[in-house]
Amino acid sequence: MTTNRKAAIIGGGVIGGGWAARFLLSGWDVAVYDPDPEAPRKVGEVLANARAALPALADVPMPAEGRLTFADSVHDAVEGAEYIQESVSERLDLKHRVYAQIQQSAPDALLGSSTSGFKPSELQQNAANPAAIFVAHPFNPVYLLPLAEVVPSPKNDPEAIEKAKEILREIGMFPLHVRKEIDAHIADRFLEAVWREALWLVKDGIATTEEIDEAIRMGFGLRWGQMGLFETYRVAGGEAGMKHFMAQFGPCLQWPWTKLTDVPEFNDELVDLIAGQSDAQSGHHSIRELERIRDRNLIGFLRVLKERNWGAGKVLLDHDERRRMGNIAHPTGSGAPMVLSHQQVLPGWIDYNGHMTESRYLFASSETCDAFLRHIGAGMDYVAGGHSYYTAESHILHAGEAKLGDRLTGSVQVLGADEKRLHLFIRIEREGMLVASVEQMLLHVDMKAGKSCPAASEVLARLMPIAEAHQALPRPETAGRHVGQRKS
Ligand SMILES: NC(=O)C1=CN([C@@H]2O[C@H](COP(=O)(O)OP(=O)(O)OC[C@H]3O[C@@H](n4cnc5c(N)ncnc54)[C@H](O)[C@@H]3O)[C@@H](O)[C@H]2O)C=CC1
Ligand SMILES: C[N+](C)(C)CC(=O)CC(=O)[O-]
Repeated sequence: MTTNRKAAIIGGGVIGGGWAARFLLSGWDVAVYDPDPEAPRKVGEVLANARAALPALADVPMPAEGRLTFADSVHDAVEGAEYIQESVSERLDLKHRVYAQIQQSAPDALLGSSTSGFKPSELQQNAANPAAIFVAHPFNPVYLLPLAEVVPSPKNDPEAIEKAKEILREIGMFPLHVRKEIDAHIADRFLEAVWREALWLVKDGIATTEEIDEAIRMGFGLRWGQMGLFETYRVAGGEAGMKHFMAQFGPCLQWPWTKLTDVPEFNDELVDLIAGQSDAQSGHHSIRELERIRDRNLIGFLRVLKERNWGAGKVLLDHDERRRMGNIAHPTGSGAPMVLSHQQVLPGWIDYNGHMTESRYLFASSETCDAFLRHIGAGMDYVAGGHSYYTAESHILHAGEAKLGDRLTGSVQVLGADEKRLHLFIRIEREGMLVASVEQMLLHVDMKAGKSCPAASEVLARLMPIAEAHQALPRPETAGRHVGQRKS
């Protein structure tokens, strides 16, 4: 039996719940410590949302979910934990007390803090082992948004910080290394400025909370999610780019467009004004409903970005690739069809008939075929050199239904191969039962010339022994079958 890796989450509120969900759905065991008796319910609700959301971003199987426990003490939570994430309320004295408890039991474990604004050197004050404590600032919902700002102080060991970043990547996050510690890191400096201006606009009666949200979500908010600020403004500079943009809009920095660092007085009147408008705007939805709406919208955005290998979508693709590599044992070409892919039927793969939609059978087969091509040395580096295999013909035979959550394996049997042609029989199976087979003829192509040509000798040197070994395998009964009605 293999044991999962363990993460401890100290503080199980909005953010701790999100961390717990991300680690659990990445296959880690998680122990949560939070003295609030409501914490298990709250974490359970965040986890339910995460289970409905995170798998929809994946195109490779999710690992089996880890085990969630609620510990009775900090000591029990952190015992044996490889990674600890503190997510208690944003109070420095509280965080210091919690670190003292954690480091009594686990002085050397990596200890990330979710703090929105404290600098790591502030968090490290009077700690038993300051070098273990760093900032890992996430964004809500932690289980969907990849960013974690990782902020060390000079007291941290760079190697330990690299290890923490690697763990964050393993759970699908994008660790942004903040090189100089600063109050509120990078993103919250920025968000705080926007927040301050928005409070002014409401307080001064210029705009309601709803009007401000429309101004964001109908316009620049959509741009930010895919290009950020500087790339967006570079494009807005027209053909002359950023220099022209700055020449045109630089002077307005001197104009009274912004109240800059002036903060409206934070009093009950302001809180009631903002909260009242926010209730009027969104009070007809519960918070959990709003979370689910937010999550579905984020999944849509993220999937589009993933299709384009852009921004946060690239993080998702890289994460899939890492998992795909981890899933594949090194197959040999001898004796049996080669198992080359493991996939899981994900929510977006289900059609109106309640089972896996037909295009996904071809997708599952094509992932298997790509794995075979990588295996024989015709992967992306080979393609970059101007040669590739193109599919000339495919025949899918549906033999069973695949349902949501099913784990599928894809295997390849080489039916024939020569210098230019590759004839494959791909089986997609669930627990050893055939769900579909796909027979394909591929042609080796010189991509520039747009013509078939012999494959490189090193590719043939890997392919031909497999093809020869597979000649000894029984030919699949349905190989060569065509689509046609049976004569009665
Ligand atoms: N809510 C947000 O949008 C974000 C918050 N953060 C940061 O995450 C941290 C947590 O914030 P939230 O989850 O929003 O707050 P929260 O109020 O939802 O959760 C804080 C939790 O800490 C628990 N707690 C209090 N004392 C504790 C102790 N001694 N030991 C263990 N648990 C204890 C509370 O019972 C509560 O469940 C803060 O540092 C905050 O700045 C970071 C990113 C976004
Ligand atoms: C409002 N906030 C400062 C707690 C926000 C964050 O820290 C990050 C986020 O998720 O917006």
